[in-house]
Amino acid sequence: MTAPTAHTRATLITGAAILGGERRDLAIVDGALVDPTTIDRDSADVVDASGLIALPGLVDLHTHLRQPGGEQAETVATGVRAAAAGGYTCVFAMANTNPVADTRAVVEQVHRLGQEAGLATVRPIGAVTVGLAGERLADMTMLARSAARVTVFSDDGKCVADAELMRRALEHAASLGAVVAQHAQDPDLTRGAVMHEGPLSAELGLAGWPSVAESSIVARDAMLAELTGARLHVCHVSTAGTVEVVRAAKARGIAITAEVTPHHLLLTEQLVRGYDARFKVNPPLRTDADVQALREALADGTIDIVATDHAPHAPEAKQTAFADAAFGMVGLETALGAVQEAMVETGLLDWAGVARVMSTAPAAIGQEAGYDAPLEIGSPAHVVLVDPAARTTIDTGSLRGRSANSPFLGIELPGSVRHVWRGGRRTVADAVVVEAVVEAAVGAAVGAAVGAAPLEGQVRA
Ligand SMILES: NC(=O)N[C@@H](CC(=O)O)C(=O)O
Ligand SMILES: [Zn+2]
Ligand SMILES: [Zn+2]
Repeated sequence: MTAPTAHTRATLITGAAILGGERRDLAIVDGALVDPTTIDRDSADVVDASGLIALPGLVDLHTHLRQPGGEQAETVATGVRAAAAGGYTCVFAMANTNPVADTRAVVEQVHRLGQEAGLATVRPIGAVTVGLAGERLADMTMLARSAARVTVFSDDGKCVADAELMRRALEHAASLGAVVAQHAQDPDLTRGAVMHEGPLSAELGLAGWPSVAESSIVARDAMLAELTGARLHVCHVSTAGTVEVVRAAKARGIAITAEVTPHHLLLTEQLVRGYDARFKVNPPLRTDADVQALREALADGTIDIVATDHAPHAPEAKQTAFADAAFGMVGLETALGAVQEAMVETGLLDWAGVARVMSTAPAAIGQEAGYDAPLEIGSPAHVVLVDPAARTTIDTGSLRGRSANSPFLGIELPGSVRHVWRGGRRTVADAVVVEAVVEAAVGAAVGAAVGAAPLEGQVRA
């Protein structure tokens, strides 16, 4: 036992609907959730959460933070600010940086920058192949054993197209207890492709990206996962055909998990009609039928998680002809609202389901500890309070990262992230990101469960 004087002041959250269900109080002491009846209510910091829903801190398995090398679009510090604003307490940073995250130096740098920024845990993803070049395997063992503790490997942005290399990557990952996250895109079927292939791409005169270029790679990889006994994760599933493949693979007992992005749950290729490059993303926006299949697959568990694929781009990369623009959309700040609209308001998922697909399950896939018992006493205090009745028209002011390439600008989304605690430390207060959250204090609170002196965060104007 630590001395009582070492404890931080308790926080008492009153009246929140826990995971959208029963209303009960939550109490935070020394970074952990404790029994609210055991704290001194008079000295506690009280947050009235009536009308709000309490969710666990969100975990994003697929974020592009752009550092090193793409700092004009995003840095680790600006990316975690966007993450906190969206209710995320942990993000996995994709490896397609410059230089690529295929060395100990890069993964440890990204991890350390995350600790310094303090607003969310940053878990670097390691490259599968050196330089994402698809030719030879990166030193996955070294990345896994680095201080950054890599548990997810991905060449995202590029497909590991070579089947032999993918087989070796899966074997290697299995020996490390890690998972390979595949960007499933057959390069031979998608040369020059910029939008979904179908009647609309013909009408618009844009090169099409056929659905089969995704589902065929997922089918191959599922069989390789079966052969190797490895865990395979499928990035950004976008088609009804891929859903069928994943469903069949799961029925065979193959260790496959899959993610869907908020934009693929809500938007269709029809948005490309205006040739606005904000709607250019990889994989592309698809059809109504695909959106419906993705929603049903997320509801029935065929698709395990929602991941943002937050892909910030500087204005120059998007202010160009559609065919020449960069692929990608930002998504951290709008993910929860998009999921509320696509899944909760349609009756497909309740809030406990949202907590599962946006926190518990992604943490499990990425082996991030502390998320397996959401909002339960004894767990680290990763807490999000959401106002489900709010409606917000998204504008650049809603976006807290460095880039504004959001498909939702000018669009109203439901819900609002009001407050966030990560390991008991406030990262968002009244919908405003609290800057200067110091990692050392959070680390002490989460890791050792002993009190650190509370540092007053500054509220960003
Ligand atoms: N999704 C995208 O359209 N772009 C991503 C790469 C990727 O996720 O494949 C990016 O890094 O910009
Ligand atoms: Zn990708
Ligand atoms: Zn991506």
